Amino acid sequence: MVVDSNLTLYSYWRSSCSWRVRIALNLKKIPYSYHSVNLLKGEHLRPEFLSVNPRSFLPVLSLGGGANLADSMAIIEYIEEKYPDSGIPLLPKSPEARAVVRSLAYYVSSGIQPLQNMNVMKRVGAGDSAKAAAHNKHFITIGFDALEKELERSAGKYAVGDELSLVDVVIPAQVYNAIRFGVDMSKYPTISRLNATLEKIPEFIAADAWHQPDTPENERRS
Ligand SMILES: O=C(O)/C=C\C(=O)CC(=O)CC(=O)O
Repeated sequence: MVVDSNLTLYSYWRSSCSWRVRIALNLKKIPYSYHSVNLLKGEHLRPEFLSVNPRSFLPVLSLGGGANLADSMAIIEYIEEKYPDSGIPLLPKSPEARAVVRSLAYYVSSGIQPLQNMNVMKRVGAGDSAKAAAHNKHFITIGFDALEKELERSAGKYAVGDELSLVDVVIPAQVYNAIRFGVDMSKYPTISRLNATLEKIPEFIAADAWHQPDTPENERRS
């Protein structure tokens, strides 16, 4: 199935929520245009972007014609519902299996990532970047302690069994942030093993932080 879409993704190379949407779009084989919003330059707080998303957060998926979706998990579930036959399914079929996948994926997207988001970091650190980084390390560690135990039980080749799912979509960016903020990843062999598998998959590589149009030159990978 070839999807003809008119989608624009407002994104920033290492925004973890943008990263997960990029993975999902690639796995679903949905083409999109990339509109970069530089968080470090505060472009998300400028009127041009606030008129697109009053929440000021990335990502936003613009559907064309003025409709903008502004929550990464809602965007991914929209793509899944809109294009069920394109690419791979991101949710399993049975309601029980779907709930398992959602509960693990939402644990990362709602239970870990928001606690270490840039706005929280700024408020907690109040100008002290080491303090902000320690805050992030603390909450990602607590989150990963539990996630590791859950994934020990659920994982096969991928996070839940042997098929890729929404859980795999949310893992790479959270691991990136864990490493960025000094979390000891040796405590998490299952998360690390899954991430090592995922980072070799072409759709994940094309979505990762190091291969985006706005990735800084010194961060780019071939
Ligand atoms: O330092 C920067 O480059 C600015 C922003 C980010 O990385 C994104 C975040 O902090 C939140 C997140 O994606 O989890």
